[in-house]
Amino acid sequence: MRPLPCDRRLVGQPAFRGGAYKAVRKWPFKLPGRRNQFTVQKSEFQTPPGETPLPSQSHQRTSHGWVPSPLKMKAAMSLVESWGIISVTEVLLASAVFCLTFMVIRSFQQKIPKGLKRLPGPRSYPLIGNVLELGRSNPHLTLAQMSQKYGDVMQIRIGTRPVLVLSGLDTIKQALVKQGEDFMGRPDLYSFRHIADGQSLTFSTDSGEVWRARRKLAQNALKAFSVSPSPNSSSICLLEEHVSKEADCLIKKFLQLMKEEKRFDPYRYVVVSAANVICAICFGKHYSHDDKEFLSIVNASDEFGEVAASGNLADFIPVFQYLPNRAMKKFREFNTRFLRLLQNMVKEHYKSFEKDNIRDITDSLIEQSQENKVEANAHIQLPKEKIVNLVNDLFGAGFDTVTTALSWSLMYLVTYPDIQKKIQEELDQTIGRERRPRLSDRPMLPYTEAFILEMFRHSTFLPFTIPHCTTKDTVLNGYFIPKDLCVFVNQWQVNHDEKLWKEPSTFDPKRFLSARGTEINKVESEKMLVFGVGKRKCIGETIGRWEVFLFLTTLLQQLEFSVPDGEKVDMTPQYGLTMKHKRCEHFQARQRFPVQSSE
Ligand code: HEM
Repeated sequence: MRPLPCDRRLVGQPAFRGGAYKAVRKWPFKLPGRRNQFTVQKSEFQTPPGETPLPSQSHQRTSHGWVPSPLKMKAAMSLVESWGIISVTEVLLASAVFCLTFMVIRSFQQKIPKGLKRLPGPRSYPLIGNVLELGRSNPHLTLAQMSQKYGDVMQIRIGTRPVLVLSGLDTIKQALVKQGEDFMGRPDLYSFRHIADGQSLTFSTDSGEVWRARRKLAQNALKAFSVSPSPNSSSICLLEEHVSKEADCLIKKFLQLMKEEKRFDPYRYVVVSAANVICAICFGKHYSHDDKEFLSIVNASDEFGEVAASGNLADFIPVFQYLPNRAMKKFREFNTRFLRLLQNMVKEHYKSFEKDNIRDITDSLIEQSQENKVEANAHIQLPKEKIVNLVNDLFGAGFDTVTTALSWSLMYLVTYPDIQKKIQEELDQTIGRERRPRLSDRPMLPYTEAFILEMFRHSTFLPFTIPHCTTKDTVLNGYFIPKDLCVFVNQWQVNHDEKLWKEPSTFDPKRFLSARGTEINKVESEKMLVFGVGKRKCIGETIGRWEVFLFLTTLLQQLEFSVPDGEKVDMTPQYGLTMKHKRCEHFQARQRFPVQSSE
């Protein structure tokens, strides 16, 4: 900050002394044609240690607190004038312009209908809004803190865009479930326009009839290819078959890495396994852990998450859309490459499509589109290119989330070895060593289930849902909320709310168990928010939960994970659409016993 010019005579003047304030003499310097002056830095007008700042006689009390009295102000103004820097007329003119601008801005502000309240929130700066307070590293924490001051419904500004921030489980359920239609839109964000050519089920602004029909198609296809019985194995459904196969490959890979390198970075391999499950469901395809093209797509998804996170400035300050933006360029390249890969795969499916042999989700979508099977919306067509976009949505949403859940689980397991041991004891007692875990084992493994719930709650690696948008003018908790307002739903705040959870920062799976510890406490588990709620709720929730359960139980039945003695893993989350932990390259796995599969 530049030092304030200050006449020697001002020091000691009551208007500047302000009672307990004192000015400190600094170096002298000369302004051309003016008297000797010396500078006083703003920060030097401090209350001397131990003293409370007191209003002096030179101040008077107003609705804005203590301000210099008009007489003293006049004296100070004439001094300012005597420096020849600005005249009183100029000061008055500047004040008039300021007041006029302020009044014009106020007149553009939304009129609030009678009886309703204006949204509360922090003051924001022109152009940048509240970006400085929010920061880029932990906006979910800052907003959780702000909600303590402004409440569950508040408005901030990111750049030039006003954003409604929702916190508190009851308020979020009221908005997204009870008033679901009003809050189900997606905002028109610059980065979202680049996903799937703006045709994404998840990110496009469409929330009308076409979106509803496509969501139904995707749900039908997911159900068919996760729950339907597996024709070739004893698994109860195709999902179980695919996950068991992938988990076995992962175990082999970890053991091979232990033999060759004595340590490994689990994320690098978990991501391929999770991507392979969704690939099998979508295209009936499997890739090896070393397939270069597959790896490049899978790894580029991290950058997707970073840009798609609500921190992309171009989404909120339009001028950034026209400036060079490296992250955005990579994001666009990734989307184009990903879409091209999917287009090729869908083309292959069209070539070999047989009505009587539906092999995977892509086939199911082709069949549904040809037969117009979306009952309630039979008139809505699903052309070929839209099928690619739907597969894109399922593939993208389906592997990054599951990978992140699994890698956080492994981090918690090595950080809390006692918890890992307890899960393994439960697995040994319930399943034993002779067979693989199955989905039907879930009710018999309450501690394992409680661990997964606590991993979701404690990490809340999706701190916000995907941004929503209001579809019409509405009212929430007595506040007027205009149409087309971007909405952030703070899931992290709910999962760490002291009103809902005892010691929320402690990692303790037992909080999700009934008093006897023999089953999951339903009331507690329903408070946890990680898949969103209401009309935009995740359509892969069942698949996601099942995958995490099957991967973890299969891995933990056979392997014990650790890090070398004395080493700790870094659990600091790195902000993104899905928050990741720092990669850890010194994981170790020890085989507990060889499983003789009876299947
Ligand atoms: C642990 C795993 C998962 C988590 C934590 C998760 C979480 C979420 C969240 C928070 C949303 C946004 C909800 C909102 O905007 O209000 C979402 C949307 C979505 N998820 Fe998931 N998800 C997971 C797995 C999956 C899987 C496996 C699939 C598909 C195979 C999937 C497909 C989708 C789709 C298509 C949407 C967009 C729905 C819409 O906009 O209408 N998710 N998910």
